[in-house]
Amino acid sequence: MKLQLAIDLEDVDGAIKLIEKTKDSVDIFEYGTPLVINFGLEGLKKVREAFPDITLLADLKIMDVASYEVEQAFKYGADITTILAAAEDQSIKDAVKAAHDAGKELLVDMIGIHDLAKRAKEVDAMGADYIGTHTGYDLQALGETPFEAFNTIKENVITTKTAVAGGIKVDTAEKIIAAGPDLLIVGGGISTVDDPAAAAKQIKAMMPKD
Ligand SMILES: O=C(CO)[C@H](O)[C@H](O)COP(=O)(O)O
Repeated sequence: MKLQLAIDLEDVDGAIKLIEKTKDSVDIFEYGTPLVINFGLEGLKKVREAFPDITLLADLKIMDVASYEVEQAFKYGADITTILAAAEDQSIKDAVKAAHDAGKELLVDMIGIHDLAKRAKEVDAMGADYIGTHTGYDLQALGETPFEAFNTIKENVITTKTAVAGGIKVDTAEKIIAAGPDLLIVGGGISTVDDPAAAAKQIKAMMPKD
């Protein structure tokens, strides 16, 4: 099981400082969608230049023009990028091909999907590396969590690795780790606490080794 730190609420220098603090416990660093919007792929490039050896996911949440956007993420330094499960099947298939042609990986984000079982089965047949359960900030604000959705998605996926995100914190990590995701994504639960290094270390210590 891998730990991904989603960096959403920082500027590029803040992201670099957060990576520096947490890199002993984190497997994958996410250059989050707000950073993509605020600082573009040039910001991603700066993070890559600062840390040539980390695994970096660019959370582009692609919806269309899939091959091109996937290629751009990799050109600017990502190892993994994301497309929405709500995109057309053709876009997801194009994104998978573009990622694998580049020797990189793709995560399909299930945010906003209501028939989770049906779409999980469909996405599972498209060859992506990860399928991500995701309760976004706007539903977290209404008290929603990703736990139940994760179980539904996991039950309907055979070959694709599973990821889960959405408000996971030190005190809720154990419950979701027990459900067995391949990739646990934590943002604010690490980045907004007083001691991000300690939070990352605590969560990593709860996880089974790969
Ligand atoms: O993609 C995202 C928001 O759309 C976040 O990166 C993801 O939800 C993880 O962050 P948090 O743990 O703070 O919810």
